[in-house]
Amino acid sequence: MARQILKFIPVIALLAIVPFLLPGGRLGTYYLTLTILSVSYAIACLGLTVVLGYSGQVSLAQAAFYGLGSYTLAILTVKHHWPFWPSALLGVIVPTLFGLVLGAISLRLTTHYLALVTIGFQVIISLVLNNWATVTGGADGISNIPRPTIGPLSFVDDRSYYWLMLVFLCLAVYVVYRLRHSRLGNALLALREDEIAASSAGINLFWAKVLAFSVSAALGGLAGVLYAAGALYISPNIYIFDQSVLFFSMTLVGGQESIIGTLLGAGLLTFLPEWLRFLKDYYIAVYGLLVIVVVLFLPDGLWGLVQRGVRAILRLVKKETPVQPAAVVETLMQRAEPIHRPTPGEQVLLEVKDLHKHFGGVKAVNGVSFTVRKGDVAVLIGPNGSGKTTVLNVLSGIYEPTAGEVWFDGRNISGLKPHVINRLGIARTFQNIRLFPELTALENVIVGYYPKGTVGLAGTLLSTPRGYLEERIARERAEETLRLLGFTRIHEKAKNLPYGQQRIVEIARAMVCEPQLLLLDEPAAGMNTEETKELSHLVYRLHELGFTILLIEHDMSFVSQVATQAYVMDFGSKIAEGSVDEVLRNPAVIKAYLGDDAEYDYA
Ligand SMILES: Nc1ncnc2c1ncn2[C@@H]1O[C@H](COP(=O)(O)OP(=O)(O)OP(=O)(O)O)[C@@H](O)[C@H]1O
Repeated sequence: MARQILKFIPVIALLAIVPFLLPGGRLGTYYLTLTILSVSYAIACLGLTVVLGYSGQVSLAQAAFYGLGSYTLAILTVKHHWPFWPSALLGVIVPTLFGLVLGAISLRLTTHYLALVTIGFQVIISLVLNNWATVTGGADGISNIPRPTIGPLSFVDDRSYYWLMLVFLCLAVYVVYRLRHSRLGNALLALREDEIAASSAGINLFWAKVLAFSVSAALGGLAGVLYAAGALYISPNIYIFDQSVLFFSMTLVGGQESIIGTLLGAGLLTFLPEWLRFLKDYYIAVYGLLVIVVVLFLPDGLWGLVQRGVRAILRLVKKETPVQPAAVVETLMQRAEPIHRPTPGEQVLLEVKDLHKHFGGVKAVNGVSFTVRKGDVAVLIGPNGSGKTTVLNVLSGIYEPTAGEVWFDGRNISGLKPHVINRLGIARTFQNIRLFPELTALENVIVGYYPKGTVGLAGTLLSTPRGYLEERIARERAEETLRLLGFTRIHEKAKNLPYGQQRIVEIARAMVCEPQLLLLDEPAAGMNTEETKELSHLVYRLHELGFTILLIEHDMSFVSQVATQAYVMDFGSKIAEGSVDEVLRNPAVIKAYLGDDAEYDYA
């Protein structure tokens, strides 16, 4: 970690010597004022890195948090004569509280709906700042905002105030960096990539969104506090929607997911208008065009472009040979030792009682009951549309049952949220693989270990030894699990993996927490014969390792190799149960699959 942080030192060192590089006289003073402005912008944009870059939530209200920070400081220090530091602290707390509320609201909203709500919030704050004149000073704003001192240290002149701001910039960088490299950061990325998969992996979406919005708002508030004391005067026309769009653009242009990119974007878009002034009336158009070009053609921003360029040059210099396929490791499936599959006991782990799930008039599941015993590999089979996936979605909490109950390990889990069900010991994979595509295979599996962690935001930011220990254990467990499955491309992004390998990563993500029950939805779908054979060996070995499994599968040779118990569904109802051999010879099942008078050949 310390080594990772070292990479920010050149940037900070460069920023620290800026006052010495500026010309003297009024021009120098002007540029120093702009630099102070750009540092406050950078801190506000780091907040957007968290909410937009990490958690993928669109927020167009950063200027509102910026304003809440500025006005809290200004009102308390100027109108109520509070000392600077307690006022500044409240200047961070007040926007954080608003961020908590906005995060809570965002649970039910995504994309443009969420963007609209944040715009609404921004507009309300602008109106309040303008119209609540008795408190905010209205359009006249508030002047004579003090700058701080700490004992004998005074930060009243521009230069020393700039250095003080740099200290806070370092703090903001640390907070965002630490968050990104913690289990909470992984949870935010998972949320960004796929909310359903994230909650099924044990992540509480509500808290993840609240966390993202409140950290973002806190940084916005801090930036506003620093801006107000830097500018000495504030008025409502600074904290308008346009400013939120500017923060948004800065973050996107630099690289929304990168700290250095965000700093770059904030700096560049603060100074660019100045550098383009020679274009006179056209400068705004050119400025806007540049922003549009970067946003359209550089999805990972300017910093992403720089990184790609550096990597290309390094490859040329080193004359790197193409990456060799990873060494073949012994896989679970290839081990030669004899297999002893456990015989299922009598203990019922899962009991589904008269389950119904209706979508309007569609009775997708219509009174299904079955049990899975500890040590079973139970399989749900049935023709397309017979309701199998719906059953799994109810079991894992994605759907609430219309009627009926689901009991797991002696507890009624009907209607519980996916992350709660995951934490109780049920993990799953999806019919259409739902990995987090922009995360590496290893990171995907680390997300699966999230429920085992205990360290929250405070522990993460304070860098407690427990936090580091948990992060190390999660990584080791994820590596071990992937190794166990014979998977070697652990640092490859999930989206770049072949289909069969993605399936293995998804299974690893589900099993890393050692759930009591593993739900696999058509694990062999889309796999070729060889991959399907390997997969059936894998399920076989998972069973040997003690996992209880409930799977849906169409491939009957697969099913007959692995299953200890089978349930057959048709038109939302259970039509048969027993061993695979028994159910496949059942006339009702044959009829369901092939119609009357047909004989089903499952070999
Ligand atoms: N969210 C939904 N809204 C409306 N109808 C749904 C929904 N999900 C499933 N259904 C309907 O419920 C029925 C059962 O679907 P389900 O996906 O559970 O079947 P399945 O047995 O898993 O099929 P397959 O083997 O093709 O995956 C289908 O008619 C389907 O169209």
